[in-house]
Amino acid sequence: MKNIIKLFKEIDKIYPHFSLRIMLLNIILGLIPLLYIIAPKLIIEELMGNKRLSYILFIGGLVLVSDFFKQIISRILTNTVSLIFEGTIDVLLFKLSEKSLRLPIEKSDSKNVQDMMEKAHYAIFEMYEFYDFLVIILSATITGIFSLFVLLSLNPFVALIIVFLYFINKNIVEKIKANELKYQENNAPQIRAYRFFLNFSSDHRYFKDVETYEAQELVLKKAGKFQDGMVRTSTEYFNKNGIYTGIMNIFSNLSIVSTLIYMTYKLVSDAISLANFTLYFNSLVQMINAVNLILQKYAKIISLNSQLKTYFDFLDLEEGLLDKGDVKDIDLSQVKISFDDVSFKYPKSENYVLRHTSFEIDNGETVALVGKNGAGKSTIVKLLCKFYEPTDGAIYLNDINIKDIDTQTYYKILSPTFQDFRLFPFRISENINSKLLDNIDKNERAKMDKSFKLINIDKWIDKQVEGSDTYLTYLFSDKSVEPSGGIGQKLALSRSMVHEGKFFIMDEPTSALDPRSEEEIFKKMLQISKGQTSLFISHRLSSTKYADRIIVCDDKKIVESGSHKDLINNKGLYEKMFKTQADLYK
Ligand SMILES: Nc1ncnc2c1ncn2[C@@H]1O[C@H](COP(=O)(O)OP(=O)(O)OP(=O)(O)O)[C@@H](O)[C@H]1O
Repeated sequence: MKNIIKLFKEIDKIYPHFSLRIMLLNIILGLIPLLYIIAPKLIIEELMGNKRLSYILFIGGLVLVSDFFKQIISRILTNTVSLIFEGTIDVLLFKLSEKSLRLPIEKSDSKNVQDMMEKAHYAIFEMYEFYDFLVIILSATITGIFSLFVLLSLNPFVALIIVFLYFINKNIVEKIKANELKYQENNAPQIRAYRFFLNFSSDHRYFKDVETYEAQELVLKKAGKFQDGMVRTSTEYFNKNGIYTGIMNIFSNLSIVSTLIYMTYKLVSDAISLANFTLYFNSLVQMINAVNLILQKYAKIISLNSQLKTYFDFLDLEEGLLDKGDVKDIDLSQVKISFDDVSFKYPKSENYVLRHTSFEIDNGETVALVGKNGAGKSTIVKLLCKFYEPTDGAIYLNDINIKDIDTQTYYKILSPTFQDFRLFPFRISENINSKLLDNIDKNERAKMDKSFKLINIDKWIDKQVEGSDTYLTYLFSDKSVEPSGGIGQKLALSRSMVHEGKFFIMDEPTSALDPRSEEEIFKKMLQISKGQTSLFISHRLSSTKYADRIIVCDDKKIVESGSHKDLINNKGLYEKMFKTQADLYK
């Protein structure tokens, strides 16, 4: 129950005294049914004894008034709990998203962590079950205990029936629990797939390929297969649960019938009065119901407890590289980068992508990194961005191992543009400044406008409905623009310029641009980054030749380094690649 208690503490933090309020209301709800147990006995005794109408009316009235209050308290409890749970679910989901954003790519890339996240999501929505439990369990326990005492006063052997019922049902509950956990285990990958198909129809990134390659059938068939699998798992789960709870009910009814036979025998042989018979009978029914309810909910609670464990474990995941590093004070009058004997393989992969790679980028130097597809260029960028840690060796910024640098401080020093960059469906200005519109000040606007001019996108911006405050894509606004690939790339470059990091990293920054714009932007970027430490990756060797130095990556390591002229004279891989491209443009 550790995680359920933890959940209560979380809810208490959001809604103070939640647990106390729930307990009090539940105690009242548990006490009222006791009147239903005793009232018939009192009325029968009165009818057979003094026959005072006022007394009978008083007891009847008391039952009615209590029932009225029970309904009201029940409603209050249901409303309170459901409102509080709605709010709590939002907070818990937000925490989950926040955590997943803070996880380093190294972690969030792994299937295990993604499954954990799925299960954690599931646990939050399963809390509705818990809500049901909260409304029932405490009141059922109170009613159950009281009824048990009444029955024990009839005959202590009744306790044997209860013990018997408990042991039989305990085994069944274990089975329900195992069924529940198995269902939960199988569910995470299914929910992930479910989410994919749910979002698929509204994800415009797939539209073109689906249409042109007529992939509708493929997707629908895949979805159908997956749906069949989901239905099969759920049917198996619900069928088993139905059988188990059915068996539990049979045993409960058997206990009721056997006790009833015993009580009828006692009544017939005048060992108990009719009034006491009704008292015992009501107690029996109430108690068996309470035991069943508690046992059934118990299985659900055990399963929720283990689901919540995944939730809290997920929140406790070490944030890896983002957590590490406390060096904040760095002299940035110079920025020098060095890869020192770095070897790297992706987590869960056996193959090294880089082996014993060493190179330096001097302060103010512009280095172009070139190489064939899959040579490891983007991996070098990912390592420089601390998305992954080198398997061996180290990367230094001004002789400080980057893993020791506080990540937020480090990210202020970097100005990267990724090959697969993403712009948010927010306003252009919000994208460029990573700030809400209201928080962008005059200075920041001026810097942004300057970058638009430099990158030659200012005229395009002016043409948009709300200028630089126009929304990208129609997701949040009708007054929006869908940028072309090249415009998107220019916006991403503006973002990196406005960020003003001391170390520029550009992974294929001009791949979506037409050759003229590419040459123009490349020269501009070189001009902007002149005197700033920079690393460019590009397949267009006609552009990279302008860099101060070119390093060539092949077969998991750096094979050449030097100026364009040096490398051409070297007659190595670079010369071959350059010649091939030059021939193509002839
Ligand atoms: N997340 C990942 N997990 C496992 N292997 C990966 C991952 N990302 C890339 N790789 C592998 O690492 C190798 C280097 O990939 P990388 O993207 O760094 O090459 P690249 O030189 O940038 O290629 P390109 O010029 O095509 O962009 C490739 O073999 C690729 O399959």
